[in-house]
Amino acid sequence: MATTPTVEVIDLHHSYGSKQIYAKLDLTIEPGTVFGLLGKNGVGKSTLINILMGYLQPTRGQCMVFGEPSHQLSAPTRQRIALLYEGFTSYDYMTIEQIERFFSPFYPRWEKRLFYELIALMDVQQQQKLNTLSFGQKSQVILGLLFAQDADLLILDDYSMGLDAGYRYLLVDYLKNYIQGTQKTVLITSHIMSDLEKLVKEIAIVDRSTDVYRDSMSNFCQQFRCYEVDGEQAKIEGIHRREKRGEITRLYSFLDQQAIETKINKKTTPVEVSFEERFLGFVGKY
Ligand SMILES: Nc1ncnc2c1ncn2[C@@H]1O[C@H](COP(=O)(O)OP(=O)(O)OP(=O)(O)O)[C@@H](O)[C@H]1O
Repeated sequence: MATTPTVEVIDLHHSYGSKQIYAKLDLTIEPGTVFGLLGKNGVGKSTLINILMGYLQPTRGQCMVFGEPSHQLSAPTRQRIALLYEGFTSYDYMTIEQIERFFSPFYPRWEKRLFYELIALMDVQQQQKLNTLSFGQKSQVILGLLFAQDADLLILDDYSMGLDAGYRYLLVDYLKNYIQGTQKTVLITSHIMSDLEKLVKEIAIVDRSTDVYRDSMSNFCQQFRCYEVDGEQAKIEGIHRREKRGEITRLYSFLDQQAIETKINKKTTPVEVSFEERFLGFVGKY
């Protein structure tokens, strides 16, 4: 029997006035997937999350979450979704213990243990008020509240904002463990590409056009390649982006080496690049 996708977006269009963000977007996120929604600032990642949560009605098209239209989610379905907002910082006046007690009655599957597991990884006291915690520690408490919900869909919108490398690593490891062997789905946005590379299986890259690139992380990394050539290189179909670096030019393309050399009639040198460079090669730096 076919399983219901966790998220299904069909022919989605969205505009703010004359500014079009999405056109004809189709997207499916299957249960158990860690899905990275990637794109530079202001391309529309939060817009899509707001549509999925039912906070925003799309201009056209359908968005289904656990098989229900996102703008009419039933209460039991809503309880299956845990959302981390960009920069969530309410309830600062409560202590760590108080905020756990405050949140727990709202969630039928609340797992106090998961909250305190994450707290135990930090050097803080349970009687400390949130407004006495460092920024990273407070973010960790908020993530603890999210994990304790034991939701089936976790939406983490820029979870890494303000976290130092140590806390980010801790979180990535914790998240991997948390979902291992479950059918939990994670939809994540972040500007820290190295974190995403370790976590994410499927990606959608939103750029300033209304086209959205979708594939597995491994296909993108294998198929979207970087080559260097001497001197300048004119714009040619099949070269996604050119980047002049002194005497050489970096070319980013989905073509393999032989195809690109035939096209430009020059020798190239393949270059191993990080996921971040590849991503920037796709969306551009500015
Ligand atoms: N209510 C609104 N009215 C008009 N324009 C809006 C509205 N909300 C968002 N926008 C614009 O739509 C675009 C997409 O915004 P969105 O917040 O979805 O981007 P984002 O990809 O999440 O960005 P970031 O990475 O900076 O969080 C931006 O240019 C933003 O200014």
